[in-house]
Amino acid sequence: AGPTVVNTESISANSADNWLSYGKDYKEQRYSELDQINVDNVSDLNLAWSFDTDFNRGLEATPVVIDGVLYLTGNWSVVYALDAKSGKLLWKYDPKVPREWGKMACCDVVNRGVAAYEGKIIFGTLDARLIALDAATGERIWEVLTADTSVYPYTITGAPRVAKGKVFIGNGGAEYGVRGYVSAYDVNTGEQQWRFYTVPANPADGFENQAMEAAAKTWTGEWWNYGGGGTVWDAIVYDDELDQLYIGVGNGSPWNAKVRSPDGGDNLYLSSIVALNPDNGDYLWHYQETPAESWDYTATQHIMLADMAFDGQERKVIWHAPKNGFFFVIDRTNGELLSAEPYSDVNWASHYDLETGRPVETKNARYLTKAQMIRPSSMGAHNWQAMAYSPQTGLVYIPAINSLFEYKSVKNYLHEWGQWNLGVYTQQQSVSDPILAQLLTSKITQGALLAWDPVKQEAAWEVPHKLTWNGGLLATAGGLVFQGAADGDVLAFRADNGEKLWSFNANTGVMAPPVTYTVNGEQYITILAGWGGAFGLIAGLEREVAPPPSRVLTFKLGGSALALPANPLKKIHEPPVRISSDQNILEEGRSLYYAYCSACHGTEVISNGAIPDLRHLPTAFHDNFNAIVLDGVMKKAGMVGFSDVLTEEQAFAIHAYILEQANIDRERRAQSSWWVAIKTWFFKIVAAVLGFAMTFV
Ligand SMILES: O=C(O)c1cc(C(=O)O)c2c(n1)C(=O)C(=O)c1cc(C(=O)O)[nH]c1-2
Ligand SMILES: [Ca+2]
Repeated sequence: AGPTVVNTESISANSADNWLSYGKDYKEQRYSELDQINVDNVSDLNLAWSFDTDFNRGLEATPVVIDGVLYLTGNWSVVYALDAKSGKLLWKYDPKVPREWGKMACCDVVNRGVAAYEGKIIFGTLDARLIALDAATGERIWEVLTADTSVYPYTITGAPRVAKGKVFIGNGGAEYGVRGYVSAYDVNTGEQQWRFYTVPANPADGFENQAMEAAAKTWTGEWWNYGGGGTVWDAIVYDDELDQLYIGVGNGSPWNAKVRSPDGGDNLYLSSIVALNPDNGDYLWHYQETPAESWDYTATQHIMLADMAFDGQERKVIWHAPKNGFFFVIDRTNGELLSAEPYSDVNWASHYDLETGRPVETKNARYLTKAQMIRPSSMGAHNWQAMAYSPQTGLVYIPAINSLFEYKSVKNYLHEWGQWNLGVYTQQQSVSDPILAQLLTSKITQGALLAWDPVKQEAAWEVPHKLTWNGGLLATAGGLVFQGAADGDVLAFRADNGEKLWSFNANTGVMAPPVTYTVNGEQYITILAGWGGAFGLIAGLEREVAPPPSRVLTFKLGGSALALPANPLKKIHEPPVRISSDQNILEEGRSLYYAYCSACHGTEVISNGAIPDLRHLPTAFHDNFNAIVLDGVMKKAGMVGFSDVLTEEQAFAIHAYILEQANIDRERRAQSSWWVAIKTWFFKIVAAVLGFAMTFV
């Protein structure tokens, strides 16, 4: 056979030897017919090669594989083309994203991958450009700016999709205040073909189309001043049977519906799946999963297409496990809700009314008068980590999360350009001891590999993981399911019962979904290993070693590459003494830290190690605190200044809080080891009791 041409027909045909598009084929089932690696021999699977990327932040990409070449994206939207057999770098393209823009990404400087079409490799950049490269050489063919980033701080982290000569791309930014949309571009020229906004603008300026006019009736107040949200930051799926394009629409901006749309309304098309005509972007139908979304419950999660029997009838359906914790079966011919059942612990809604298609909310879901503990958290019961489906078992595999979050309305909402604008406090109740805090986090948020039966709408089995934020999935005809885990293990399970058959330690948390393909008839598995993303940044985990470079790992039967090198111990600088013991100042510092710093530098000032841990920086950082934090002298390294939103007094309060945490950490490290051991045992019991109590929330 000659070289593979990637186009609508070949993506539909879905050859087992290649991995031609993000979700493998247009159904995005992430199932491979390859069975050389199978339940009987997977114990012989070993590393064939590894490739270090240039950075150590989170990796989320699904590589596209064409005739033995891997095309993938790393941090800062850098594209790599690698020989799939040897791991040799064929070319690299760096779009030179300004590091200052990293701050506009809510959830790390990540990218979920490229699209391939007729000799081109197309990808989005963090600063909202769409670029097409020559697949053979990595030379740029065209580049367009997909968003006016001077109006709203847009970012792109998602992989584009291609069909019928068009590239489809959305963007992110609904934590900051943007107006979401998806656009189509000509794959040969980069010329814009159409754009569909997901939320209406100010009605006084007129409507782009009837869908916007209809949507505007479901909003109140002056939402356009805040953008409204509804970003299409992940799932965009072309249905080659029905010739429709489905987009998963994100959360409201700000999160708090009461701030955004004070007199109520469903706020279409937030948290909805919307079907569009791929040729012109015309609205076809929608189904809103979370009306008046108020918890960052995006519907952007993986949209999987399937055919299934429902009530004795063959139906074309969408399977969807969005953040809100319910597994949806939706008729994809018209958007009718067929079924919705909880796949995780949920307390914001009791069930869905199938007559109306609407959730029945619980009385405390809306945190109107006081703070409420809500399940799932803003992290979702499932996030961007891809699911997989095996026709052998009939099961959908979900990288599931069980978690809760305390939602509390901000007192006086103030919209600040380029900052997180949630209308909800991000800080949670403080736990005085860092050991207890870490133990509690692991008790109240958990991750699992969940095998879900979409026909019975119930769990078939579940394998708990050690940590919360685990990787996307791959199912194969070898009877296997592959997954990377937050603790660094790459794992293979039996697809029928979840028995663990194989594991490999990657020395860093793994989030990206694996792919499989052949080169010269031999089957390979590739997965990207690099810790970060939303939870990977926010939930700092104390670790003694520095994070390694984020890597591409490729496995084959009998692979013989050396094990990965151990990482160097982390250098810890002793902090200067505290600068304040005034409880009011420390409280203010904590609250400001959570508003402006924690999304990158981590909860309780514990970072993930790839972003500087502010407790362990050299004295020069503390001596130049205002120059860095207010004036932005380190902006070229990604640390922008905050003088537009913080006063010197406020910066002092943040500094005081950081030094408080740094000195608590120093004192803890100075404690004798037997005392720490006793305390840890005691806290384990406390955490277990509190964790158990929390399961009743
Ligand atoms: O509302 C948005 O525009 C938006 C964008 C993104 C993104 O682009 O990565 C995420 C989210 N929201 C989000 O809510 C979320 O949980 C999330 C996790 C991640 C990640 O890469 O780990 N991105 C995003
Ligand atoms: Ca969001």
